Amino acid sequence: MNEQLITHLPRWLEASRAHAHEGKVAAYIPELAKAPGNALGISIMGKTGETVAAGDTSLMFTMQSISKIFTLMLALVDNGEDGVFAKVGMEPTGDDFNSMLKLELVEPGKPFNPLINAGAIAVTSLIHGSSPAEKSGRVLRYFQDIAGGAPLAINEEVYRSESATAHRNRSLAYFLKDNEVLGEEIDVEDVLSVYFQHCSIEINVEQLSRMALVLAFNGTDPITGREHIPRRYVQIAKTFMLMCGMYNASGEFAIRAGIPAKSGVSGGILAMVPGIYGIGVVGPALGAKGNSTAGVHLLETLSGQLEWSMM
Ligand SMILES: NC(=O)CC[C@H](N)C(=O)O
Repeated sequence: MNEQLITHLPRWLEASRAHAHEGKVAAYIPELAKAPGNALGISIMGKTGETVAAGDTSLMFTMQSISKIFTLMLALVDNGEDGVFAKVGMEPTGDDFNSMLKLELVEPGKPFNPLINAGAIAVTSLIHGSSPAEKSGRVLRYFQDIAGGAPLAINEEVYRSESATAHRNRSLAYFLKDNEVLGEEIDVEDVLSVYFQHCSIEINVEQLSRMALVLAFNGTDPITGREHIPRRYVQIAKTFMLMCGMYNASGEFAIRAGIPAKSGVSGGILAMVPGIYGIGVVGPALGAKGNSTAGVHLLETLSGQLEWSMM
């Protein structure tokens, strides 16, 4: 583990924590509003499992949009590239993550990419299983294996809270149905329940850094040597992360930090230094574009200090 990182991480983290007050905890899912706005935690894991961590590392949070990366890879395993990209595009939008704006623009109903909500809902509909419960079970086990094997669980309060208030996501999903991106055989509410459940999988920064480590090593967990995800699918996921992992702030993050990352509205960020580190961050206060203000500041600081940019 890098000496500079071990020495300075606690200080860098506290300096970044000062940026939490620039953001606000998400409240459109009422249950998320209970998270501590001033929290900031990070775990950075190297290839033998050595970890350096700082801040609020025991805070549990839901994966929210971070889950979209892993459901994309599971859908790719289930359907192949042609099957997935028949339903969802490969382009960033520059719009908010829950925007409807471009859904009608190019190919009606086909979401621009799998990381905006409409695209992620389309991807979730492709996950194999004979019932919503079986699909959610497969997703949970997949995430759990990649996170190192310890049991993960769905936060039922967050799931119910999102499901009860998801008017926007419901309207996106019915629009997809109307345009046959969700096919005849697909029940919209079933797809939404699987989607809300994978968004509600609860995790901590250490588990998140292990998931990121598997991506940093192209789908094979360097600690166990076990291949979890085909390399090609990790390549696709990392490319999307770089292009649109931080919503419509992805360009700015690519310029400032230059590493693949995916954020969620709970304030979590999964990031990686390819071939070196898996990183999990949480800082529930979000900026205007839906990313953790303190978390982004910390990743940009680390990238600047340690020259992590891939560019
Ligand atoms: N940006 C996010 O993290 C969004 C995920 C959230 N579950 C939603 O669909 O609104």
